[in-house]
Amino acid sequence: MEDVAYRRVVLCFLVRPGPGGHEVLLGLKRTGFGAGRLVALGGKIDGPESALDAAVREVEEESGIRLVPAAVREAGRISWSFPAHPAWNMAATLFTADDVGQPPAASDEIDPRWYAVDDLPWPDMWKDAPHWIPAVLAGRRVDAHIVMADDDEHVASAVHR
Ligand SMILES: Nc1[nH]c(=O)nc2c1ncn2[C@H]1C[C@H](O)[C@@H](COP(=O)(O)OP(=O)(O)OP(=O)(O)O)O1
Repeated sequence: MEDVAYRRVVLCFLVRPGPGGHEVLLGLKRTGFGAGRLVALGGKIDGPESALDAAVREVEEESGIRLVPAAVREAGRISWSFPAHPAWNMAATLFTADDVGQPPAASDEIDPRWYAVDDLPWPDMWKDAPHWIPAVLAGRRVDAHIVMADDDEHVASAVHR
């Protein structure tokens, strides 16, 4: 990684069994960074809180779903470098959790819905998503670094460490 600061964020993938296979809770981001894209629930780690606490907090803020920290599993890490906008660089701790049966509620920031894992709407997501989300959803640990192209949209390189 380059010698620039990476903002610490978390992403949490809730999963549940569905009639046609597993489903994952993703949200259409309405505001802020990545608005218009379908993303996993998550956001910035606040000051001294742990990544796990941030994941539990962000899931509740963005969907109303209350998770018990002990039921949230760490799933690895991913970082994104935006060479054209280094201030956007982020390093995410990844988590997965089983659904707790509480219906997701939309907020001003994000509209969360369940999607079939085997039929994800990739064009609606970040272009790097196919490089790492399938592994997370297959239960494998991810440790990846993505360098975005200068358009901040396409993937220049994806390295699995
Ligand atoms: N290339 C990329 N691919 C991806 O799948 N997710 C990315 C990504 N680059 C950033 N993200 C995610 C990580 C992070 O959870 C999110 C942006 O962080 P935030 O949700 O905190 O942003 P906001 O600007 O909405 O923050 P607030 O308005 O302070 O809530 O975007």
